[in-house]
Amino acid sequence: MSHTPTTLFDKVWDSHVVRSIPDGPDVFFIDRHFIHEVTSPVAFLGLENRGLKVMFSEKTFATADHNTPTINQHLPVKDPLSANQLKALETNSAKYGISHWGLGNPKNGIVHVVGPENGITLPGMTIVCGDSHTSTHGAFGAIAFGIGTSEVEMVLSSQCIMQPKPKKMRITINGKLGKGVVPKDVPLFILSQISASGATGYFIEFAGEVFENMSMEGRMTVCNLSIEMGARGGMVAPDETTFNYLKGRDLTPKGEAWDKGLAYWKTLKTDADAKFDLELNFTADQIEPQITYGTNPGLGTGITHNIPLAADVKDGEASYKKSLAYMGFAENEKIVGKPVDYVFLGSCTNGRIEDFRAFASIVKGRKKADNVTAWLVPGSHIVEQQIKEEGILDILTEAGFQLRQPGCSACLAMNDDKIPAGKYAVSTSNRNFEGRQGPGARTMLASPLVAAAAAVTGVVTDPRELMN
Ligand SMILES: CC(C)[C@H](C(=O)O)[C@@H](O)C(=O)O
Ligand code: SF4
Repeated sequence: MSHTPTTLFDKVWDSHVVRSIPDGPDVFFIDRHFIHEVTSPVAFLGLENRGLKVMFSEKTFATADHNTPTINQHLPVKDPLSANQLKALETNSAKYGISHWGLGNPKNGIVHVVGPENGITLPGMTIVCGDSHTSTHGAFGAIAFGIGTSEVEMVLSSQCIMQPKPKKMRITINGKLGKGVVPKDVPLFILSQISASGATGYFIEFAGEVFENMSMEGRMTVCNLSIEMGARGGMVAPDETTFNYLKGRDLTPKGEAWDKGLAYWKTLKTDADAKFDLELNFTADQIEPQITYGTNPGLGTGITHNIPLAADVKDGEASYKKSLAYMGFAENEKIVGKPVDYVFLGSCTNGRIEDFRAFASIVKGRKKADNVTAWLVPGSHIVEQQIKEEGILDILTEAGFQLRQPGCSACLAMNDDKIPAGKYAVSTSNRNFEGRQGPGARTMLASPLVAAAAAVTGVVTDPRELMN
């Protein structure tokens, strides 16, 4: 029998279909379910109202991240709404026997940071969470995507959801990234080329030398931002880099189970000649350090460029003008040299150890600019620990920076870390929407290197100028 070439995505998807409904969605089995305090309380309430149980409590993992403060985490949470949400997560987890990493737990941190770093996320799995950036876990060759609260309830009670199969897109980038160009610049570049809706309806596979040569942290940054392209998610085929990252982590399989897993994971790649609904190709030398100037992640450009004219962007003229007005920017202005008030290093996009290493590589031997307030927020306690052990904290302290405690922090205005109205933030997070970092706050998304360059100069600066 001849074998039809299939994609990585099809292999993982097809092996999880419990039942196909003709002309309808697939009933789809979920291997791992993450929950946090924002989108789970109502789902648990739904279970309660219907008298349902949690089907496989060992497949769901809870962590507190969005509403958590990033200083004085040992004190009671002041904001009553946040305190309630956090309490509900704790109570519901205890009631249904779900693993819960709450505030103060050494494994606590942002859901998309702690899942992979503890070995919960594995290749070939289906992974969901009531959170759009669940796409991050695709870095391991998993199908991972965000779901709504009613689906959270469905997964809790049946370990399945109903999903129509998305179309498949492959984005291939060959070549070698240039000086000062880091993983974050790659998805920001793709976004600037295809716009924030360019991958709507698709699931993306990222392929080619740039992704093959990337660390797991880098691949997570890329897959994290796939959702900002409009995609359902993004994935990278697992390889030696993936296996080396996973080996020996707390919850990864051990002994014979590891060998068995590994043998399976090695089959998870797209066959030669497999067909995608859409293929896009770029080369690494097209990508320079990126920065956004507008109010969606597709409105970005190489840092040495000027802000484009309305005629040169895919967004309609009216929405583009509104976006620039919110930012206090004008067409054709230079971006380099724009004043910066806040710098945020953190989030599930760039709150991992490599991001802190990159930031420290620029600030080492320099001083924080006086006009800049910097919030440096590790994605988890494990990252925080690494920052200390590797001597990065000393470099940061020497340069006048402080380290905060893990959480989503200024990525979104759901906790105390809000950027004041009208202020400019260079942020390593993933969304620059109006009000995202606080009412009236103005966000420029960029890499940890660009954030560091802004933090020490007080203005938007090309990090390559500060590198040897
Ligand atoms: C609060 C949560 C539902 C939300 C998401 O879905 O992504 C948040 O994490 C975000 O980044 O906007
Ligand atoms: S860090 Fe930001 S993007 Fe990530 S889960 Fe938290 S709020 Fe969402």
